[in-house]
Amino acid sequence: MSASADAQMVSPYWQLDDAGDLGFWRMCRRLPATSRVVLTIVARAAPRQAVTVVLLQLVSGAATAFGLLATTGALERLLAAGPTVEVVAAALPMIVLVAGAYVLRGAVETAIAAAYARLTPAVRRMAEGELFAAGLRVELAAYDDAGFYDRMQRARDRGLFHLARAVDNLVDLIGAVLSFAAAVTGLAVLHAALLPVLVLGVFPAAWTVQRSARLAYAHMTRTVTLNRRVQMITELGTQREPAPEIRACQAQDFLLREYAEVADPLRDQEVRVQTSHVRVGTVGRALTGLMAGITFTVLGLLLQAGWIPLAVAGGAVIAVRTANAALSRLVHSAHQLLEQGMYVADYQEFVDDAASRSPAAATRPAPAAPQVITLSGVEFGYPGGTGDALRGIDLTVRAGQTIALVGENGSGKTTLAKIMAGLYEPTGGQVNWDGVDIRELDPHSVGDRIMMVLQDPIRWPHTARANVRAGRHDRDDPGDLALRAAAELAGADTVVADLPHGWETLLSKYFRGGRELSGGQWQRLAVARGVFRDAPVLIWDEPTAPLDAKAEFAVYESLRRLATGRIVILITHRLASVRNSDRIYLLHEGELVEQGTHDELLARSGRYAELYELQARMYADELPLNGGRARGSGSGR
Ligand SMILES: Nc1ncnc2c1ncn2[C@@H]1O[C@H](COP(=O)(O)OP(=O)(O)OP(=O)(O)O)[C@@H](O)[C@H]1O
Repeated sequence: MSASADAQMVSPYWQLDDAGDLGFWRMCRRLPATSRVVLTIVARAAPRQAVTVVLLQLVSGAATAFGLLATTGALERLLAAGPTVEVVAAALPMIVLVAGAYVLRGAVETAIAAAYARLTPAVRRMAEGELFAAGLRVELAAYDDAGFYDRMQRARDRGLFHLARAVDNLVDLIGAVLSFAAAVTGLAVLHAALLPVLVLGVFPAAWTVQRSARLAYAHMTRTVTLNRRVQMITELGTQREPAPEIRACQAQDFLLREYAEVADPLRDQEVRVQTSHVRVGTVGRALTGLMAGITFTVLGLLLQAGWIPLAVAGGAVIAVRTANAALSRLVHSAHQLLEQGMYVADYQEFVDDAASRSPAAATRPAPAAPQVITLSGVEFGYPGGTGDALRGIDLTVRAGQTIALVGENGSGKTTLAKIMAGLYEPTGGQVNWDGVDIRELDPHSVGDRIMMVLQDPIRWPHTARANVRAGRHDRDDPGDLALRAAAELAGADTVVADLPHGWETLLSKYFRGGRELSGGQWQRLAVARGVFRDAPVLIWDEPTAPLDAKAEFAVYESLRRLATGRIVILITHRLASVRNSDRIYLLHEGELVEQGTHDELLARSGRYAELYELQARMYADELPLNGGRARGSGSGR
């Protein structure tokens, strides 16, 4: 295996926290805690079905023990001396009981399967819904915490899948324990001296299953990272979004090489573990044969010594076989459960973490239309970030005003806008809405007052209508009047007019008949979505970057009309678009370094003036692309 593949095996986030070898005693110690976690989830998702399954398994265990004793009774009578007809007649009631026990067990197994058929889907549905809701309800800052994000990915990618399998194994484990207990009880009732015979008989099966399960577990912990990496690479190579860039960069061979680097060691590991399984199986079968010989010898000696009658020896053989099968199931499902338990723990850990990250519940509603937003001494640092994204921000904006946030990439504009919208809580200072600290306001009502169009809006894989209505999905809009007005303001009406099914056209190529839009067309829908939301605080973060000049002009015209009576916060790099703003704030490395009207800032000849003049020169044909030549200069032609 190459050194880099080795490094991948121990590095990234999806590595299991609790990997390692799983010996018999370690397994026994950890099993109760793991079972409890799974049982708690099952009990919440489908309590009735869970109780039914356990009760039915108890009945099945009792039927097994009863069948064993009845079989021994029937053998006793059948082996008694006397005329055949009389012997059979004497044994008949016991034979009927044996048949009854088997029929009962069969019926109970069917009932278990029926109850079980509802159990796993119910657990999966509940767990998936819970995970989804937990992810949606946490505050935005949680998504900037790598630990939280990793936990969420692990819970989603592996936790849910393994939870369903853990339920399977838990049910199987309980069934196996009861079946084993039934065989042991039956044997003890027949003759206590037979219990050591049972130990002899089940030892090889127990050893084989335990060894195999250990191998499988060690393999799983060793390859979990590689598997995850293979999955990521194959996703990259088979999805739509990366396809153009992979081809444009001719990165196919690079991806294939990356794939081989992880897939080859994975294959080698699998070959190694399968070979080990074959070895263990061979030893196990040899041991089984040996122990079967010893068991029969011991039974023969007990018979010879007159300690047990022949019928009891026959019953003992059946009991040993039953116990054998039960023990194999038990060890196998216990191991599987422990393996899956770790993934289930990932799931549970995420759900608990998410619950502690929900926004604090404040009951005071935000003002219906805030008249003034004030920031004083606002500081903010991203979790795990290297420094403060914002420092000492003081700013005031009133209803009816448009302010512009400008500055270089990474200067803090988007962060500041999100803080004003209550999406992030400042780490220092205060944000007030109409004089009230935003932390005292109900976060849901704060969100309700905001309409935000972001730089990189969601492309909802839904209809055009849903893409716009998602701005306020529960808005009553008879006759689609608001929908059409929003589309018109955003220039999205012409986009929709060209779609084959108009507003009902599905906008996702992942589905049959779906359509794709250009970047600018998607953006127009996003602007329409923002307008449809219709809220008193507008935050527009580079809404026009992918738009053509005509569409951009139209959107700014619309924005001007929308601004009346609202608070408007505009973020853009195109300084020509902010000239008419009531106030312009220039951010630099997280601080407000200049503010004023366009004319005031130009007169100051500071950073703003410098940036503005640079852009103006580009439009005046002094573009770096043509070597900075002014119009008409120096071509010599
Ligand atoms: N989610 C995040 N986690 C950590 N740091 C972040 C995160 N988002 C932004 N930052 C950092 O915070 C700083 C401000 O980022 P922000 O997105 O607010 O800048 P911006 O002025 O809007 O930039 P741009 O003009 O490129 O959109 C940057 O240094 C950036 O690297």
